[in-house]
Amino acid sequence: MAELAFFSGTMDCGKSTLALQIQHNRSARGLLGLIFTRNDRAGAGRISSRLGLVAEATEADEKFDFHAHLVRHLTAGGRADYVIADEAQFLSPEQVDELARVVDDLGIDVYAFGITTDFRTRLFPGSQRLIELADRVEVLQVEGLCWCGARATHNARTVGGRMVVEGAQVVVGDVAGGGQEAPRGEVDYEVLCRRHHRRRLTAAAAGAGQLSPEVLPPEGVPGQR
Ligand SMILES: Nc1ncnc2c1ncn2[C@@H]1O[C@H](COP(=O)(O)OP(=O)(O)O)[C@@H](O)[C@H]1O
Ligand SMILES: Cc1cn([C@H]2C[C@H](O)[C@@H](COP(=O)(O)O)O2)c(=O)[nH]c1=O
Repeated sequence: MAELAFFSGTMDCGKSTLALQIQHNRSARGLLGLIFTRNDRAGAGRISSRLGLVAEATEADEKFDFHAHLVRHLTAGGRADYVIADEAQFLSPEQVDELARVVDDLGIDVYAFGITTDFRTRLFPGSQRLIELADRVEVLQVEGLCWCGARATHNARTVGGRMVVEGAQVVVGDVAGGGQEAPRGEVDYEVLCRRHHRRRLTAAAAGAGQLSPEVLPPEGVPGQR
């Protein structure tokens, strides 16, 4: 039976890499997938992994109707064995409903990939709907790490190097190099453990350029960090 699977995690935990691996393994076995994305850092109509892999994809903007697109594709004699939707956090709840219809009405597997929460720790509407509807929600196994060594569970946004908790929900960007000074006004992201996200303590703010043995173990000394 076809399924709607949501692969989620923080930024930089390997979601796009996994999406491209799934695509590679399936196409190597003669299966044909349709790949969609929205607002990838590499530009419109692209799905890119920090490991260097890039593939073409259909840009699913806010007006895009997944179900209608698939119906048109199949009616025109096209084939679709599965669907990949990267950056799925940016989809509207209605578009996630359309993906569920692709699974249920057309019998096509849908694999969606996206971050769960934004820089304020709030669910993205698309991710919320995916969590509500998915047959399977998988948290990626390659754990990103906070500068303290604990598992990174949250995404922080920095502007000019300082962590912010107000602003537009969507600002396309990348994770910055560990602790380097950012140009004024530049938006970057950093993954943190919840404790340091709550305290707005990024690597730069903590003076921890990179993970060092002194900050391990992840639990640290209670009350100290
Ligand atoms: N130079 C590198 N060598 C090995 N692994 C890397 C390198 N750069 C990035 N990665 C891996 O790629 C992951 C990010 O993959 P990516 O698919 O771009 O993440 P996401 O889509 O979740 O933001 C990192 O967590 C890391 O494991
Ligand atoms: C936390 C957060 C992230 N974004 C943007 C930044 C990136 O363009 C993507 C996530 O991409 P990745 O492949 O998972 O690294 O989302 C945003 O717009 N708003 C946020 O709060």
